[in-house]
Amino acid sequence: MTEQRPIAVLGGGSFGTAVANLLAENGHSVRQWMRDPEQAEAIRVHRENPRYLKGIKIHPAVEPVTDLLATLNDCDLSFVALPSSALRSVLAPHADLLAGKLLVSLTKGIEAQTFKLMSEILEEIAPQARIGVLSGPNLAREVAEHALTATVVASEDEALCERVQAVLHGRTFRVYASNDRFGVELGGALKNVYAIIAGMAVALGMGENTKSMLITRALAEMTRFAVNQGANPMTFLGLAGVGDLIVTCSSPKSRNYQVGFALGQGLSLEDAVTRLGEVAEGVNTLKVLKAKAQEVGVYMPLVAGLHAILFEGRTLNQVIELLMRAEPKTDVDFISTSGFN
Ligand SMILES: NC(=O)c1ccc[n+]([C@@H]2O[C@H](COP(=O)([O-])OP(=O)(O)OC[C@H]3O[C@@H](n4cnc5c(N)ncnc54)[C@H](O)[C@@H]3O)[C@@H](O)[C@H]2O)c1
Ligand SMILES: O=P(O)(O)OC[C@H](O)CO
Repeated sequence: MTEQRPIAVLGGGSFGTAVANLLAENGHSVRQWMRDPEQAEAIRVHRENPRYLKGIKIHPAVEPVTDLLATLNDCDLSFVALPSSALRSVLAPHADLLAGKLLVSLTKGIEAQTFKLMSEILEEIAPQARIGVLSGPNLAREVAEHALTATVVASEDEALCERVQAVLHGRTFRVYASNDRFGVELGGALKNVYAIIAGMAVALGMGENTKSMLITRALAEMTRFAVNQGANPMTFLGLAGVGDLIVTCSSPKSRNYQVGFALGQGLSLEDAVTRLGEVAEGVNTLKVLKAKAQEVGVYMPLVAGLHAILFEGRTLNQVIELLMRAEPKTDVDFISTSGFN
C-alpha cells in the first residue's frame, strides 16, 4: 500500500539515491535531503545524480530537497544514508523533531571517538524515536540497476521491520527481517576493513586460495569480535554478515575494495582515498577497531596486520610473514575442541 506521507532519505550520495529510487518505484513520494543546493538543482533539472550514480535516471517521485527541518517535519519514516562521520552533526540539532519517528540507518560505519554504531547514535540523540538498520550485500549501483538483491532490516521493533519491508520490498529488492540490530549493523561496519585487504590482495596478483582464506578468516575474526561485544554469532551467517563480506571483498565496485586495490598498486593511503572521491568507511573503522580489539583483548590478526602496514610503517612482506608463521590455531572458534588430545 502506498504511504500517505512522503518518505525521507537523508543523504545525496550513491546509496541514498539508489534507495530513494526504490521507494519511488514502489509508488511512494520521496524527499531526498542533501546539503548541496547545486546538486539538488542539478537533480531537479537533469533527473540524474552525475557525481554519485552517473547514468541512472532519478524517478519523478523523488524530490531533491535541502531543507532538513521541513523534511523531518513532513516525514515520519526516514532512511539515513549519511557518512558515519556526518550523521551525528547533521541530526543532533534537530533532535526535538525526531520523537516518535521511524529512523532507519543505512550507514555502515563506527563513530571515531565513541565506538558507537549509527543506530546507537540515533538512540542517544533521539531516545523517543523508533530505530532500525538496513544492511546486506547492497552495492548501490547494482541496486539502482535492478540487479536482483536482498537485504536485512533489523530492529527490536517488529512493526518497524514490517513497515520497511512493505515500502522497500519489490520485484528486484527483497527485504528480510531480523531482531538482531546490533549484529546486523556490526557486520556491515566490520566487513569494510576486510574489503580493503581483499582489494590489496587482488592488486598484488594473489591467488584464489588466498582470496578464499582471507574471506573465511575475516569472517572468523568478525564473529569473534562480535561475540565479545555481545552480538549473536548466527547473524554473521546471514546476508548482513557473510553475504556482505563476500560482495565487498570480491567486487571492484566496492569503494573499500578500490582503496585496497590502489594501495596494492603502490599508492599511499591519502592518494588512494583522494582518487576514490567517495566514502570508504573501512579506513576509519580500521583505526577504531584495532584500538578496540586491543582494549578488549580479541585476537584480530588481519585487522592488526592492515593497521601495521597503513599506520605503523610495517611492510606487506613483514606482515605476511607474521600472519603465516603465527602459532597454528583451530579452524572454527565455536566448535568444541575437547575431542583433541
Ligand atoms: N554506496 C553503496 O554501495 C552503499 C551500500 C550500502 C551502504 N552504504 C553506506 O551508506 C553510507 C553513505 O554512503 P554513500 O555510498 O551514499 O556515500 P557517497 O560517498 O556516495 O556519498 C556521500 C554523501 O554524503 C554527503 N555528505 C558528506 N558529508 C556530509 C555532511 N556533513 N552533511 C550532509 N551530507 C554530507 C555527500 O555530499 C554525499 O552526498 C556509508 O556509510 C556507506 O557505507 C553504501
Ligand atoms: O562500496 P562500499 O565498499 O562502501 O560497499 C558498499 C556496500 O556496503 C556493499 O554492501
